[in-house]
Amino acid sequence: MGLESDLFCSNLVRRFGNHLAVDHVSVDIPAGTFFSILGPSGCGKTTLLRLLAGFDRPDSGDIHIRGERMNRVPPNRRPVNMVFQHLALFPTMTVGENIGYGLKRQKVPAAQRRRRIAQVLEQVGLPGLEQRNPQQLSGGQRQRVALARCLVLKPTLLLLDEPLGALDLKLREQMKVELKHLQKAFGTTFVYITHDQSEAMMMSDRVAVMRNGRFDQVAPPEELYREPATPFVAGFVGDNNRISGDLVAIRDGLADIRRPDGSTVQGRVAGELELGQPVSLFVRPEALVLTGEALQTGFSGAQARVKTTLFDGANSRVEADSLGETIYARLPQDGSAPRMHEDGPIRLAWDPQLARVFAAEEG
Ligand SMILES: Nc1ncnc2c1ncn2[C@@H]1O[C@H](COP(=O)(O)OP(=O)(O)OP(=O)(O)O)[C@@H](O)[C@H]1O
Repeated sequence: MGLESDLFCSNLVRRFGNHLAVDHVSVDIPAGTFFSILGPSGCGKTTLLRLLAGFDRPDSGDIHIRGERMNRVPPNRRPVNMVFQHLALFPTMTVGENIGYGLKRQKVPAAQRRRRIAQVLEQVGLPGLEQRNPQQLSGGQRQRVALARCLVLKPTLLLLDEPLGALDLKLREQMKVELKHLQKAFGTTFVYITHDQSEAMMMSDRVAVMRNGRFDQVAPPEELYREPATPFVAGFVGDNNRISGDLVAIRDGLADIRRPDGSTVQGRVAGELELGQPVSLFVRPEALVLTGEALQTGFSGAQARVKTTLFDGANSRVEADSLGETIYARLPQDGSAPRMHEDGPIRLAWDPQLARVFAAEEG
């Protein structure tokens, strides 16, 4: 356990019948971290969060919060608060009463309550709104009141269960940035669960990618993006293309892969590989260069057919087909892309150092 550890879990297990919903999860989260748990539906995120909050008990393993073992501590005695997707502000109470509710239960005197409510409203950018009703606020403002209601209690950990899930797209984009700023301003450790990789990547200091009850990788967002530890992480975090084939050679850390038509492509070896085995090469859309014909020295390339172009300003892409595999490439808007028409041939090239090769997985 690190000295400044706010949350330390070792070998946490939660079973439902034969199913391991949380499968030997260990993690050490330093104080002040924005930590996200990212994974597809059903991977065990909510189950894990409920163990941390104390709503549920692990079958084995330990939970320590700031050095204290929590396994037998009931939820209301843990230094933890939780924000849910459906905010559940009390509709008949004012904003001030909503925020003061927990303080009142802790028997904080009225004058001190008023001061702390005013202070936290100021901190979340809603000064002076104590007397409003929650119905008189916008969705984003209600979200900030819900956060203020937790943060005013100064928890060691704030657990957030997909809190942006119910908001419309534009507000969600805005709240991502706000949440990140608020977390830094308060310095509270956030444990945030989501299935939305862009939320996790944009806000977090560290992200755990969860699958089937386990953490595949725990790393800062950039590292997940650049050095995925598993093919699942490579496919789940950020847009990625997958090209399949058999491994025919490894030289200087680069793998040669033979595709079904006999052509070969190259990428950097990213896992344990054996010659002859089926492998997947992952290469990101922005690493692909569209070329007319000649390849740059040292580049790898694949022949493809244009399916369609998808214009979206700076994020414009071309969708292509290469031996039945769909590949997306960034489409530069500076006039450097070759002319292309639907069903026309195109050559996709990349620096093999930017591609990652893993043993093929099912699915
Ligand atoms: N009380 C329970 N009894 C039996 N099985 C459960 C129970 N709670 C969860 N599960 C199972 O455990 C697995 C993990 O569920 P969990 O709700 O933690 O996933 P999740 O990652 O939060 O998914 P989502 O993003 O859809 O909320 C699922 O297969 C789920 O069906």
